[in-house]
Amino acid sequence: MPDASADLSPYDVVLLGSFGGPEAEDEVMPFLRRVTAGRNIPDERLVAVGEHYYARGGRSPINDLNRDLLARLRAELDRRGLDVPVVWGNRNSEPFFAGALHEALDLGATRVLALFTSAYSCYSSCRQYREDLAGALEEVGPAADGLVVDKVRQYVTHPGLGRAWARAMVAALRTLPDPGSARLLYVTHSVPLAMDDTSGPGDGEGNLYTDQHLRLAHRLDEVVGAELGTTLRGELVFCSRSGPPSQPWLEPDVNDRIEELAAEDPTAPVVVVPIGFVSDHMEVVHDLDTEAAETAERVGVPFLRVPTPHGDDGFVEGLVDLLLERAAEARGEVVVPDTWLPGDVRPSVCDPGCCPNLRVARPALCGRDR
Ligand SMILES: CC1=C(CCC(=O)O)c2cc3nc(cc4[nH]c(cc5[nH]c(cc1n2)c(C)c5CCC(=O)O)c(CCC(=O)O)c4C)C(CCC(=O)O)=C3C
Ligand SMILES: [Fe+2]
Repeated sequence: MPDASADLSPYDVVLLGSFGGPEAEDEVMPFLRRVTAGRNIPDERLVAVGEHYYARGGRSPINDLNRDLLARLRAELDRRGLDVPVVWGNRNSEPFFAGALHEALDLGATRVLALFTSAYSCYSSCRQYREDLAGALEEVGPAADGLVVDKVRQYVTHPGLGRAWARAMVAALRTLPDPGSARLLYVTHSVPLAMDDTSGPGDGEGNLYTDQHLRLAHRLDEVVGAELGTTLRGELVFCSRSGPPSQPWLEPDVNDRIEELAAEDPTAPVVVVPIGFVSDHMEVVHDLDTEAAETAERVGVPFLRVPTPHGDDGFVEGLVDLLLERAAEARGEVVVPDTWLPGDVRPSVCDPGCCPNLRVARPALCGRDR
């Protein structure tokens, strides 16, 4: 049933933007070199991460997951009578952002609305996407003159995401004989401390990346605990640390924490909730389902990993709600952002200097400082 109030104008094309990943063995090293160019990542780390990909025939799950997300977004847009085309582009692998912008222009785009598969605020999760979009627009050249690209706000606070996590947690915890005995580890991607310290509006507050995760984690404790009739108190831990050993990154590592918890009580199950990720890409299937699961097995503690929101229809509905919210804002309507968490909701037009690039100044789209 088409929703009469559904209107994505002034946007004429939606761009699903993601990280990208290799799909064949010979794409692994070029992908890794692209991701780490100029970022001072030791060669040993690249070789080790390459092995995670080769163990799966050189194919990351991420692109197939995004093809699926694209189809599910299409179906949800159609259900609401929204016929706007959706194109897909990645930062680090085919189809690249520039190709997606070409495709949008061929479809007659004048104003594109970007939606990233990354819900949080920090340089890696937000500004780097905006910079790469600016680079892609530059690459397209004069054909893109006058093309406007906006983005949806970082959506960690949106109920579509939060409720999907809550549903998945309730279902997973109900499989345990005593859900209240679970040791909950909310997991996200580690980043350099300097990146977390500078994440946020750029007024010196910082630490928005960890703060957003902690707020979601506390809310999930409450909502899921209430649903199950128990008290939950999870903690935030990190995976996928990269960079040289001399550079401090967010800790504790999920594996170290599993070892400590097993030493405290080997009978209490460890339940891993990868709130930093919306789908089961390499960090989830390797760093958690393989590595962290092996750590748990080695120290003899029961291990459960909660599914990511990707497969949850409410999550996809929430993404379409976010597109509609952004379109209403662009039309100048008064918009009250739908939020599930106390505290700050990020603006859809980023602040000057927010989540800064600490290496080189690069132009970025979707911000007030464009
Ligand atoms: C915050 C964050 C997210 C979440 C936000 C988002 O989703 O964007 C994320 C996602 C992802 N990261 C991914 C892959 C990689 N990340 C790397 C390296 C790094 N990630 C960083 C941060 C993040 N990364 C950082 C600070 C580095 C160090 C280099 C640098 O400063 O930029 C490296 C290099 C090797 C290594 O050292 O691990 C790889 C291969 C994939 C694809 C997985 C697949 O193939 O399925 C995805 C979704
Ligand atoms: Fe990463």
